[in-house]
Amino acid sequence: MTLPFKLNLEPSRDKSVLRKQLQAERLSLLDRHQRAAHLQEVLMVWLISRPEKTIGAYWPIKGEFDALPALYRWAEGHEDRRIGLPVMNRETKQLTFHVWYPGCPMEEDAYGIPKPKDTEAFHPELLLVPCVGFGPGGVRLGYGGGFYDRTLAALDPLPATAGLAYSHGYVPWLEGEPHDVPLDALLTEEGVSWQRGVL
Ligand SMILES: Nc1nc2c(c(=O)[nH]1)N(C=O)[C@@H](CNc1ccc(C(=O)N[C@@H](CCC(=O)O)C(=O)O)cc1)CN2
Ligand SMILES: Nc1ncnc2c1ncn2[C@@H]1O[C@H](COP(=O)(O)OP(=O)(O)OP(=O)(O)O)[C@@H](O)[C@H]1O
Repeated sequence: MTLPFKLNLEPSRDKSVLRKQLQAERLSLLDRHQRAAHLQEVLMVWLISRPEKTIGAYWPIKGEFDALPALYRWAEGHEDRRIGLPVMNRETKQLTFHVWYPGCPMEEDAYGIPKPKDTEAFHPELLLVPCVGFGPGGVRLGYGGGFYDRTLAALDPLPATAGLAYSHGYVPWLEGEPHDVPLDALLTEEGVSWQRGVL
């Protein structure tokens, strides 16, 4: 795909600098809306292959892909399908997932991210995880809070996980740290970039 504009920065080896670079690059993608439309399609098709009935998603911030329109369509007409959004626990630094539906009453969390107001919590069977960057084999770079890793370390049973990112976020040399829980799949606007067990 030809980019109308590219920052063309050499990805920094310093993770906190790399996070800032990738976030700035994502916000500067002039074709982000077109990429989002492609990723909606990729996600909808991928979900057809999935057996899970409950999905933990996220309210998009900082130029993240918005998965909610695709999820709303996934849930439409299926009484047993549930969508949840994360609610942060400030003490445990873990996320719990609370039912969301279009028009659901929302309130802001400590980071100013909207979260469902007073809806039921549940354990999602599938987690859609926003990525600032990603590497081979399901390695994920987030905002550095460690919320998803702590949540995944505590969730039992462990949900299946799919990272969502635009393809610019691929950093070939990115390696996981010992606490990093690798993702099971990674979807971008170009398709299923990687999936565990599929060569
Ligand atoms: N859309 C969305 N919702 C989400 C997450 C996410 O990655 N995306 N989270 C995934 O964990 C949790 C929120 N985690 C967050 C962690 C850090 C920052 C943040 O703005 N950090 C500052 C730096 C703060 C610091 O260094 O102290 C920044 O990036 O500028 C925001 C959300 C739950 N909800
Ligand atoms: N299971 C865990 N238990 C305790 N601390 C953890 C755990 N997982 C991660 N952390 C802490 O969180 C910090 C940030 O982790 P990391 O750099 O992987 O964040 P991230 O995955 O990029 O961020 P996020 O998940 O919030 O988007 C780590 O330095 C680590 O100390």
